[in-house]
Amino acid sequence: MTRPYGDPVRVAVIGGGAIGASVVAALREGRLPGVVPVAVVDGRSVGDLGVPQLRLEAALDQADVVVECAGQSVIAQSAADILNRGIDLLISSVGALADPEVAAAVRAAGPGRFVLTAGAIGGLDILSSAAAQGPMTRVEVTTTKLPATLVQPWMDDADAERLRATTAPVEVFHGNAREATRMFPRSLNVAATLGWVVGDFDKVDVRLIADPAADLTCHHVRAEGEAGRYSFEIRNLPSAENPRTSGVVPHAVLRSLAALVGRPTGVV
Ligand SMILES: NC(=O)C1=CN([C@@H]2O[C@H](COP(=O)(O)OP(=O)(O)OC[C@H]3O[C@@H](n4cnc5c(N)ncnc54)[C@H](O)[C@@H]3O)[C@@H](O)[C@H]2O)C=CC1
Ligand SMILES: O=C([O-])CC(=O)C(=O)O
Repeated sequence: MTRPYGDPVRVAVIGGGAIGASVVAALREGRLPGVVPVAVVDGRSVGDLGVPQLRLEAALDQADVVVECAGQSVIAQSAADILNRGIDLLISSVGALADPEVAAAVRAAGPGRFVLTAGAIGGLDILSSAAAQGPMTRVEVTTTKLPATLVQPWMDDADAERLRATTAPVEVFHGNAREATRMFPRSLNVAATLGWVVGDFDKVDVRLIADPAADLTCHHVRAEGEAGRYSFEIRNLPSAENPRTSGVVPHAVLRSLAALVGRPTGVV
């Protein structure tokens, strides 16, 4: 839906953490003219972000668009309801869509529209175009992050401590994007985004490396298909607020939001 200028677009942000707080601050500063933050929704008290913190229901009453930057459970539990209310939804926790039931519910919902942010990675435009030309025969991503950011609740204490204390790079996961984003739900949404773009979560081969020297988070993507051969290495500075997340992600979210509200900037 393209909204005329002068008609403010009201945005509720779910998740007032590293991404969400930054998005709210940028919107309050007028980064996207005519797009105003009206509420933040979070399971914990997020302090004063300059917009009211509301429960989801109350926030939806006021919003034209919801920006999700909280976690996969929000998409699983609330995305369809949001879309069924005619509210557009920008998804950061893309890994939720690797669950076929969640993906089906989201696809079936509306009239609100959903879009995914490219988040921490790029090159998705060409990969999407390439996959449309013909099947991809190889899609791989190797993600390298600081070890402590990869500790998961399902790890036992000894494994978690070993991971935190590693002094050399160590592979902590190798498998497909569906498993990757289930096991590392706050660290490998990018793998799911690749799966979504090429139309097959199981085709994306994911390696996750814990490297104590990874001052920059690295996502090295390689893909091949009828359309050509692609390789890009993205190295992002981790967010100071949450080093699991790349610092660039709020800016990617804002870029996606501009496109969603019909005000794309530059390259689309
Ligand atoms: N697509 C991408 O490239 C990326 C996606 N992400 C996704 O964005 C999410 C947020 O990232 P950050 O802001 O760095 O995390 P964060 O941990 O700094 O903030 C998340 C906030 O969401 C809140 N929250 C969590 N579950 C909630 C729920 N069910 N309802 C309401 N609030 C809830 C938390 O209390 C927290 O304040 C990640 O968990 C991940 O799923 C993160 C980085 C990159
Ligand atoms: O921010 C990043 O580099 C990637 C990330 O956490 C995710 O995909 O969930």
